[in-house]
Amino acid sequence: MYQVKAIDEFSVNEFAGDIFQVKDTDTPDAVLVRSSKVPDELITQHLLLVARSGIGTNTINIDACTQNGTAVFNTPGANANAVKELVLQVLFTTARPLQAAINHTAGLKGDHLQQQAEATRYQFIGHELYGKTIGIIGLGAIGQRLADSCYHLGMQVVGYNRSPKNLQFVQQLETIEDVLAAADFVVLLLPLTETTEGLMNADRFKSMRHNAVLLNFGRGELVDNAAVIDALNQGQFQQYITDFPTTALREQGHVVMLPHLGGNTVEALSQSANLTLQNTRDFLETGVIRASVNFPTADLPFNSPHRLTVFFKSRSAFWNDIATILSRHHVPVLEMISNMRGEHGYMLVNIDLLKPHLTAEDTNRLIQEISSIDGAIRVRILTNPSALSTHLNA
Ligand SMILES: NC(=O)C1=CN([C@@H]2O[C@H](COP(=O)(O)OP(=O)(O)OC[C@H]3O[C@@H](n4cnc5c(N)ncnc54)[C@H](O)[C@@H]3O)[C@@H](O)[C@H]2O)C=CC1
Ligand SMILES: O=C(O)CCC(=O)C(=O)O
Repeated sequence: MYQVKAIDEFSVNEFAGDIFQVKDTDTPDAVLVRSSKVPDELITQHLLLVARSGIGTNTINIDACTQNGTAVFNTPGANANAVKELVLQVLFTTARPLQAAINHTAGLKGDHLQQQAEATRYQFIGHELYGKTIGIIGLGAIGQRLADSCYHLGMQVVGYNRSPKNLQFVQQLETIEDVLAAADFVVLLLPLTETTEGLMNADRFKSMRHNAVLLNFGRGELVDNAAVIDALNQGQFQQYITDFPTTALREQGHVVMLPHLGGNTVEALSQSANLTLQNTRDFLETGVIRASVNFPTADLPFNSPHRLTVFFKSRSAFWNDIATILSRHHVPVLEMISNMRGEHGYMLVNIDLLKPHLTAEDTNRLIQEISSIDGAIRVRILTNPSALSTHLNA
């Protein structure tokens, strides 16, 4: 039974049972995480997978996981609609001073509220989004959905993505500076990586329009906070709205902070958690990889009594070495799939350990021999309970 450690709140117990149990251990087989940092100390030889409920994986040491043969999963697209809707809500709220108007109306005293309201409503004249330009930096799952919605609101939509995308409603510009120069609203929807850290810096703020609003729903570290404060003080742009609060930004004029609300809806949380648990269960039970950030995709029906899974650093004749060992142990290979991602590969090999009557000790020896092949990083042998019982009953 696998040991799963849940960092952050998860309703994992309903999924636990035959395959894994949830346990607070320092040597888990799997870690489930929302936005917290995954401590490097958990990346031990036991750790088969880290499953992130959400898309950003900047709190996980992916390189260490890859070197350790630990698969890392996230949940692409599961919260994209939630973030899109929040960005739209913030855009509308920015255009029309709704909260101030609500507070004002609630504070009106005496009779004739209608007349008082009519007489004071000039204080709350807003703007329309229609005809304004939105600049979206990062045209992934969220950026594309946001672009579609803004286009249908009658906004001009410009954008920038590292690799240009084939999108109907966005005019993709050559550089980030081009987007900044064109947009009334700039929305950051990028992952935090070595390349994107501090992407919005003093130089880039100079390209922004004086009336522009910068919305950061990607990650706090995309923006240089000291530079943002300077730029706002100098009137280089109008307002900074961020989903990632920091002490440096607290009580700064023209800064609005939200408590990381982007994916915080019942629907997004449930979709993300379900996908996280599905990824976990599938990988532990069958070794398949459908969407990982460091392992190649590998899917194969598990219709054999056993399955060998190998994560490896690619080199020529790697499979030959495995085939030689399997053959030496008289283990039949029924089917296999192997895929590459960068310099790493992952293979699923359907085998039958019943034919050569391998004992548990023999099987351990087999795993050890394959693990000692040059390039092998993580070797597992999985047992298929249903195929096994069919086989035994045959
Ligand atoms: N505020 C919140 O609660 C949430 C925040 N996020 C953040 O938003 C980010 C984007 O989320 P999704 O759209 O779902 O992810 P995604 O992976 O679908 O899209 C990211 C896009 O950014 C592009 N990109 C990456 N590096 C780039 C660079 N250096 N320059 C330009 N483009 C670059 C990619 O090509 C991709 O199109 C996440 O990585 C996460 O950090 C995501 C969900 C919720
Ligand atoms: O709300 C969450 O925990 C996840 C949101 C997020 O930042 C992400 O998906 O990257």
